[in-house]
Amino acid sequence: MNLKPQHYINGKWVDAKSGKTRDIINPFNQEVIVTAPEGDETDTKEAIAAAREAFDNGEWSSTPATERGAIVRKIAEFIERDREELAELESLDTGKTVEESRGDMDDIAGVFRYYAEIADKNGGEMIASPVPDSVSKVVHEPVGVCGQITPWNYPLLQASWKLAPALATGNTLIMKPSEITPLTTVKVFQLMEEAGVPAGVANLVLGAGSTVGAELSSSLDVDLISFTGGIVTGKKIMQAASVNVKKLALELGGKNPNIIFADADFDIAVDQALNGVFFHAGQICSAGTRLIVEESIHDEFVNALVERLKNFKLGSGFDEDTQMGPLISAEHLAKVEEYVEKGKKEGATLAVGGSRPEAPELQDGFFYLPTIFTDCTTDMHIVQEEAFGPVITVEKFQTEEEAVKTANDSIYGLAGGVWTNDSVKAERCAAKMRMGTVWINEFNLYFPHAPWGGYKQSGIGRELGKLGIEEYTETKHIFQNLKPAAMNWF
Ligand SMILES: NC(=O)c1ccc[n+]([C@@H]2O[C@H](COP(=O)([O-])OP(=O)(O)OC[C@H]3O[C@@H](n4cnc5c(N)ncnc54)[C@H](O)[C@@H]3O)[C@@H](O)[C@H]2O)c1
Ligand SMILES: C[N+](C)(C)CC=O
Repeated sequence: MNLKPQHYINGKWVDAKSGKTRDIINPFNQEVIVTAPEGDETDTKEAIAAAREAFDNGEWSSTPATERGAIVRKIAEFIERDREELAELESLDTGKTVEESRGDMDDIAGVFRYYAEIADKNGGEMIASPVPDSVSKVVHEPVGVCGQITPWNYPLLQASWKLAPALATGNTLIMKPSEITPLTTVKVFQLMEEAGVPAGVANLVLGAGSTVGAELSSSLDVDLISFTGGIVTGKKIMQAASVNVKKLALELGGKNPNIIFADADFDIAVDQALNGVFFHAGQICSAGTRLIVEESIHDEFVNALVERLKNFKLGSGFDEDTQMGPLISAEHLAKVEEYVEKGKKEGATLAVGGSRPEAPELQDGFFYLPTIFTDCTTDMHIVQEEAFGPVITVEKFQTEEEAVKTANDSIYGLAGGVWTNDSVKAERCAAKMRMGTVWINEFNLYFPHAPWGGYKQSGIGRELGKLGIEEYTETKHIFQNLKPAAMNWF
C-alpha cells in the first residue's frame, strides 16, 4: 500500500496528536490494509482553527470564482488520471466490485467538473428597487467554515458532493470521513493539494464520530455541518449544531419503495428490481428494498427474481465475475442477520437467502446471501426499517391509490420508483409520492445536474445541482441610497 493515511491540517500531513491509530480492515478477508491516525477533539480543534483562519483572512473567498473553478477542474482531471488507483482503493476499503468503484470514480470526476463549470455563474442579481435613486442587489457569499461528515458506503462519492461545491463557492472546510473507510478521501486530499487548494482551506481529520464528528458539530467556530449518514447520528448532530444555530444539511437514510405495475415491461422491471437493491450488497441509501408489486403479477414476479438469484456470484470485488461483495463489517453483518430473524418472527416468508453463504472461500469475509421476503405487510419492522443490506421485502397491491399509499407509509422519503408503460399513471404516482427523487422506469440513477435529498426524516437540504451550491452560500441583500436625505422624524 503506497498510501499513508494522515490528517491534513493547515497544509501539512500529520499524525494524531495522541499517537493513537486504527487498523483499516479489508471486509473481504479481514486483513489489515493499513493503519490510520485516530484523531480526537485536539486534532479537530486544530483543523477548525486552521479553517477559521483561512476563511477569516478572506484570501480564498475573495479569489475570483473563475480561479477557484479552475482548481476544482484540476481536481477532476487528477481523479480521471488516477482513476484506477482510486477505484482499487475504494474496493479494497469497502468490498464493492472494482467495476462499481470505477463507475463511482467517473461520477466523482463528473461532480468536480460540474461545480468547476458553475463556480463563476452564481453572481447574484439586481433587484428592481421600489425606492427612487437607489441600487438594490442580491449577492451570494460563502457560508464560512464547513464541517463535512461522510459515511462508509460511498466514501469518495459522498465526499465529492460536499467538497466540490464548498470549494467552488469559497468556503473553507474540515472533512471527517467514516473511520472505517478513509482511504480514497486521503488520496483525494493529496490530489487537492496538488491542484493548488491553499493551506488551511481544506482540512482532513480521521477518527470516530463520537470524538471528531461531535467536536465539529458542536464547535462555535464551525458555521455549517453537512452530514451524510444514518438517521440516529443525524438527530444527534442536529442537536449539537443548535449550539450556534449552524446551517445544516442532512442526507440520511431511506427505505425506498419500488412500485411494479402489471403493465410494466416485465423482464426489465425484474432486472432493475435486482439492480436497485443488490449493488454494493444493498448498502445504498436509495436501495429499492421495498418492492410493492401488483397482485396479478406478484407470484410470477417473485419467481423470476428468485430464479435470477440462483447463479448469483458472491466474491472478491477484484474478481471480474463477482456480482456482489461482502458487507462492510462484522457489526453490520450481525445487524442484517438480526433484521432477517425479526422478519421471520414477524411472519414474513423467506423466498430465498436468509443466511450467510456456506462456500468455504467466503468464510473470512462479511458475506450475506441475497434475500427476499414475501407476505410482507407495511406494519412489519423489516418493511419500515433500513437494514442496509441485501434484503428485499415484497408487498402486494390491487389499486394505484393503494400502491402510492403503501409507498408513502414510512418515516423516510428519500427515493422511490414506478414501473409502468402508462406514462400518465406514472406521472400521477410520481406527483403523490413523498420523496426527494422518483424514478419512472428507472432506479438508482443520479447525476450532478439534478438535486439529491430527502423528504421527511430522510434529511434536510439538497446536494448536487444548483441547489448543492445554495447549501454553501449565504444570500445577502445590499441596498444603496444614491440620494441620502434626512428624515427629520426625531
Ligand atoms: N441520503 C444519502 O444520500 C445517503 C448516502 C449514503 C449513506 N446514507 C446513509 O448512511 C447510513 C450508513 O452510513 P454509516 O453507517 O456510516 O452512518 P453513521 O451515521 O453511523 O456514520 C456516518 C458518519 O457520521 C459519523 N458519526 C457517528 N456518530 C457521530 C456523532 N455523534 N457526531 C458526528 N458524527 C458522527 C461517523 O463516524 C461517520 O463518519 C445509512 O443510513 C444510509 O442510508 C445516506
Ligand atoms: C447517494 N448514493 C445513491 C450515491 C449513495 C447512497 O448511499
